[in-house]
Amino acid sequence: MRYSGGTSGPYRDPFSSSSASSSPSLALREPLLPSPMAAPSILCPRIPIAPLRRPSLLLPRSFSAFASPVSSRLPDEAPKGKEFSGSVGFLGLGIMGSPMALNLLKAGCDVTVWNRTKSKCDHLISLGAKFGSSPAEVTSSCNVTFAMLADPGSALVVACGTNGAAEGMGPGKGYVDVSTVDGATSKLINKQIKDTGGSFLEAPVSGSKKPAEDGQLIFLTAGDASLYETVAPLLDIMGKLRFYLGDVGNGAAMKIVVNMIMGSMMASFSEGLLLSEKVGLDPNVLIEVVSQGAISAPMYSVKGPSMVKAAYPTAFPLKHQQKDLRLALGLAESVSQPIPIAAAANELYKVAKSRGLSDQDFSAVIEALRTKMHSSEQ
Ligand SMILES: NC(=O)C1=CN([C@@H]2O[C@H](COP(=O)(O)OP(=O)(O)OC[C@H]3O[C@@H](n4cnc5c(N)ncnc54)[C@H](OP(=O)(O)O)[C@@H]3O)[C@@H](O)[C@H]2O)C=CC1
Ligand SMILES: O=CC(=O)O
Repeated sequence: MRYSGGTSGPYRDPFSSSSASSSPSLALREPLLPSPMAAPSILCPRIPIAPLRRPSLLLPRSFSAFASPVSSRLPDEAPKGKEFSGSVGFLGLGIMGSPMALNLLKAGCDVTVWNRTKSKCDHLISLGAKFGSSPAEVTSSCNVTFAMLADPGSALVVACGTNGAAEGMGPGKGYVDVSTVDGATSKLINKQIKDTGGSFLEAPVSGSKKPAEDGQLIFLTAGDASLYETVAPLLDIMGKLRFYLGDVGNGAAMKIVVNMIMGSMMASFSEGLLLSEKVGLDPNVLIEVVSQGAISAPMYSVKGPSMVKAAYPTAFPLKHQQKDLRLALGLAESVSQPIPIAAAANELYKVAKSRGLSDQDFSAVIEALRTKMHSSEQ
């Protein structure tokens, strides 16, 4: 594993939130005939309103001590400052996809968007984005296409279904899936894209709604090294850091491990808040104590106060956090690694989902415990 390029600015809190369909059906396709693209050589100039141009940050050499043995291909550091020439597609305009596509647009890129629920494209179209009526139409008209979908099922159907992205791919084109999915799904998409002669990069992101708005995401990429270099300027518009981790599957695995840790941290924090309250302490003081010490994490100080008020404005939907824990359990199972803490946390998120909290922020997991504590009192 090697850190490859990237830019950075002052740390910003990732957790605060500011603030008719044309869906392909899942029918995996045989390899498609290559469809060479017309590559308009359009520079993607940066315009002043973009929140960009951060000083570059190179991690210290010692960082490579964490290099993973699975990392095989190490691309040259993508040149900084090099602009991307070409058109950019964006599939999936949810909480994350909308601000990511908006940042590309603000930076002057030629952007074509598609979303299953078409109305979510309207704002970007009003700001100058083009509209593609299907994922295939977007990929056939763009040099590179990003996809930010909910889960493995939607990532697969959008990439490989009827009228899916693969149908518009061909030699010289790139497909970058930034959704959080498991490695097996990513490898399936990689194969479908590669069979068309196109290139594939998985690039899930760490960071939530606010970092997406601020262009402060962290990309965990793996796959085609030359595509990584090609899209590096675009990643730098949307993010502050990027890692290249080698073969397809490694980016997915890294993202799943990170979110496994996050899901357990939030579950444990929820227990702490409720226990402090039960024994007569002020949970707001607990948040302050935690925030000042060695276990401090931005997530606690940002989400804690609203959790105390039982408010969960959605930045990272709870259903997606539970999906990530489910994927972590699958990943751990594949290598016979016990993850009992994450398994217990997963149960809690499942309870929260069953209480109708799927679309709330994942901090609403505390409600599952509140209910448990109330029922044990009866
Ligand atoms: N929110 C966050 O803080 C972060 C999320 N992520 C990950 O990013 C991904 C997207 O998250 P987020 O934007 O929050 O999620 P949202 O739920 O806001 O958006 C999901 C997107 O997927 C689309 N979609 C869902 N099902 C289908 C389908 N069957 N066919 C076509 N499109 C579909 C939705 O379309 P439609 O509008 O029609 O429903 C929407 O565009 C997830 O994998 C998540 O785990 C990663 C980092 C942070
Ligand atoms: O996937 C969620 C995040 O905050 O990162």
